[in-house]
Amino acid sequence: MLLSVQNTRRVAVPMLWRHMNDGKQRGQRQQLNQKYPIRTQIVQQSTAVHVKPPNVDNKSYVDILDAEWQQALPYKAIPGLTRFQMWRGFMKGGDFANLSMNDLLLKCRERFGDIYRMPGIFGQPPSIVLFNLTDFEKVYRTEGVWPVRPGGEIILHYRSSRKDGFFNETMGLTAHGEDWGKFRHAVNPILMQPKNAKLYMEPMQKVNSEFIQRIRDIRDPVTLEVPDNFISDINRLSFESVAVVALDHEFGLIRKNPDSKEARLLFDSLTTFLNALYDFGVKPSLYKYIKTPSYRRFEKSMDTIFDITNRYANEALARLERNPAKAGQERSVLEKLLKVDRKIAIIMAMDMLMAGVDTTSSALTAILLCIAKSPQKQQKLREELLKVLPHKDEHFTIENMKNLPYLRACIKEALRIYPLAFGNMRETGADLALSGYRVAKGTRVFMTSNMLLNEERFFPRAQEFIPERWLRQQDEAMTESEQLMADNLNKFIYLPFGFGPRSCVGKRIVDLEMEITLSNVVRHFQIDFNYSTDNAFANHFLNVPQIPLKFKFTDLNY
Ligand code: HEM
Repeated sequence: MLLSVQNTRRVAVPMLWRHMNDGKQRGQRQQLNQKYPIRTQIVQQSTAVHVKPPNVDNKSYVDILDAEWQQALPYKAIPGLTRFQMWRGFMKGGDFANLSMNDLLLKCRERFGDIYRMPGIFGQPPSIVLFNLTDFEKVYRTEGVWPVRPGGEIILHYRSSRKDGFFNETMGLTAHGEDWGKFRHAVNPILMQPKNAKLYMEPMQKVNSEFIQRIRDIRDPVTLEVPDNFISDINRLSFESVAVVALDHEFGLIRKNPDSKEARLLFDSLTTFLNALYDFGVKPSLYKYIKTPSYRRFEKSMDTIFDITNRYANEALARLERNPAKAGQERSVLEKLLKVDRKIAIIMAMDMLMAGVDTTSSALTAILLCIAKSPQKQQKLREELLKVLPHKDEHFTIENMKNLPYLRACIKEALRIYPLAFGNMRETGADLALSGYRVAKGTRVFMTSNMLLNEERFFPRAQEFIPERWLRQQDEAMTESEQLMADNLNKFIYLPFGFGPRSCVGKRIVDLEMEITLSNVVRHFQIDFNYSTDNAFANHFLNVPQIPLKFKFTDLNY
């Protein structure tokens, strides 16, 4: 992806000029430049710019960043909360005490604007919150070959304090620096290669057929609606779909064994783990110094996730060792990982379950809600699917799934309407001028890209589910009033799976899972949702469904 010359000039530079033309600030800047002479740091770090840099007036990207740095205002001039305001705000009765993470970020945006500081307290590092697209772009482009995504410190804390030293050799994909780099290098060829997707095709379709049957089992025979707690079935589908890849095993949680106590325990533990990411990653917490009751709850949930996944991973590995793939037979993902290293295989299975189950459930819920509330789009999708697969029970193959643009557009649009989180985080990989302020290398930044996805200036008719906005034809022959995407929209606004070498390692798996599930449900049923979708998702670190998901599934006869 390349930064367009137009974008650099139109957005970043005017902001800088605005500051430069202010006399007082110009004086401040001159003083600053005397104190900190021209920085060579960015130039020395030019290898950190891992995507092809733009060339504006023959200046390299590094030169541009360096020039911006020299003009920028000091870090301390960034508006934001004081330590006391932050601490007080989260205390009982404080301004932020009962706010979700997104509401906290928005409330501070109203107060301080599109860039602000959040101080670090109780051993947490300070952070900068960004709402500006050109800033996201700079952060990503300079993140380096081992990008640091903060927020997982609590997992690292747990893993490094385990008494059995299980994670001594590697912390898996929660790690940073070289440890992360080596781990990711080992698993990428197995998890990220498109051709390996065919390995999951069959088991995922099997799991999915069970899900279709489960819908028929549990829906009310008269109203054809599924029960309030349908999310638990979606969770089971997500778990099974990730588990067939991560653990090479079908647990039968969808139909054969839906009330498994162990599954319940695992799902509850995953929920506790997710909530902890906000409670310990953003809110002030003393967990680094004392084991608070909420930290103990988190620790217990991590122990549970560890014990269950470790046991199943070991069982799966023993099975594979007893029955290895025969010559010419394609090895499973787990078997391939096992060939690399036994511990990598086990830790990767844990990381996949921790990162892959709730995310997939929220995404599937988002997709079903959007499609159920848009009968015409649903019918259009069905027609596309029926052209490729005229019979309901015909199986998908990599080949026949290639040409389904409307299916992919529906999924993209659903993740725009209901993104999974506020955006993404990084530690800056270089000294950067962000929104005209100096932000030094190694600063923790929140990039709120997903919170901009519902803004009309970027996506006209933003509240409407319009998959067509992602189809290429829409650009052609469209008048301005018909446009569904802002002109020259910066690519860094829509990154549901993150960016660069640190982007989601489960993307191939979840793409396939979402495509198979949506296609299957739409091929078998007319889907309706006869209730309000207001506040459909509760926001912690991740957005999770919070309304009863009483979808109505009517069988289609063709
Ligand atoms: C719709 C579902 C999902 C979404 C939207 C999603 C999104 C993301 C995002 C935004 C990141 C951070 C990327 C970055 O920092 O640039 C991430 C990381 C990650 N995801 Fe996913 N994810 C999904 C499903 C999955 C699944 C099914 C798995 C496992 C099979 C998975 C495994 C991971 C792992 C292990 C990481 C950490 C990667 C690293 O730090 O190297 N995700 N995901």
